[in-house]
Amino acid sequence: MAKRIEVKDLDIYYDKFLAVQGVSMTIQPRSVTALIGPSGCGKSTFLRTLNRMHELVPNARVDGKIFMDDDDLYGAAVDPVNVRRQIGMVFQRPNPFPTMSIYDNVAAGLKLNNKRLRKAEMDEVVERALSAANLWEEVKDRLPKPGSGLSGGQQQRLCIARAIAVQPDVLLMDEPCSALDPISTQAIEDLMLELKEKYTIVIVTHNMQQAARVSDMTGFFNLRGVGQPGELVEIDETTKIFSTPSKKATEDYISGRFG
Ligand SMILES: Nc1ncnc2c1ncn2[C@@H]1O[C@H](COP(=O)(O)OP(=O)(O)OP(=O)(O)O)[C@@H](O)[C@H]1O
Repeated sequence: MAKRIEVKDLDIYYDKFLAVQGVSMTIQPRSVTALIGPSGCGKSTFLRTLNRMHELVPNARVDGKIFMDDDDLYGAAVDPVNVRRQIGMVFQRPNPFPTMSIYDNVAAGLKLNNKRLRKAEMDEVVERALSAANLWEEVKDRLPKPGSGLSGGQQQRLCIARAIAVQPDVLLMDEPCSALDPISTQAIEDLMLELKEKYTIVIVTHNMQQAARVSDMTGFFNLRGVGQPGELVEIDETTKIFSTPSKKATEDYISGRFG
């Protein structure tokens, strides 16, 4: 659990379009790394390369290397489906399976991974995942009800429970709070701080206060220029990025001068 990710010289393409160029970074285990930057600079695209979801877009590909601990995630023998099991993802809009019950939503990941568990074992996994997602108390009396009947914030915690039920090593979150009200946002932020005890967490956020509140490290992405690819300008401790960043572009962005 909680593995380190090492990205080396990563170029990311959509067909012939070079969307992001030359990213190298180390993402530490048991920490939250926030990725910030203006719209279109490639934060989400980069995030999706970390669990090989990027290549689900036809003709999308990467050049470069990504290691999880010592495993080359893009190695020839690696099954991308297995990578996606080890590196879970939570999206901007909560996306529980709408007709499935709350219970089955959490169990779904395990079933998709062909884990055959006895009912009592499955009950235990579901309870553990919902508890870890701070949702158990709110839903324990209505587990057979549809997941779509929950509030937006509860649905997002349900999606987090679904992601962690399979015990991933890394959790990717792409703007997980942007569709949520402030109270639900706070619940998710509190949850991130708890989950980082066990997981490596990478979050894309437009909200700089959120990055400052929840993350240990912050990476600032920017477009190299109009019509140019996105790039990682710098990554450092969050306190440093928001007080004394090394690069002027970062300072301009965090002080609201652009973006
Ligand atoms: N499926 C796709 N096919 C082709 N180009 C894409 C695709 N998805 C994104 N892009 C392009 O890749 C670049 C980076 O987009 P991406 O969504 O990763 O940026 P972002 O920083 O996450 O933006 P935002 O903050 O607005 O979500 C953009 O030029 C975008 O148009």
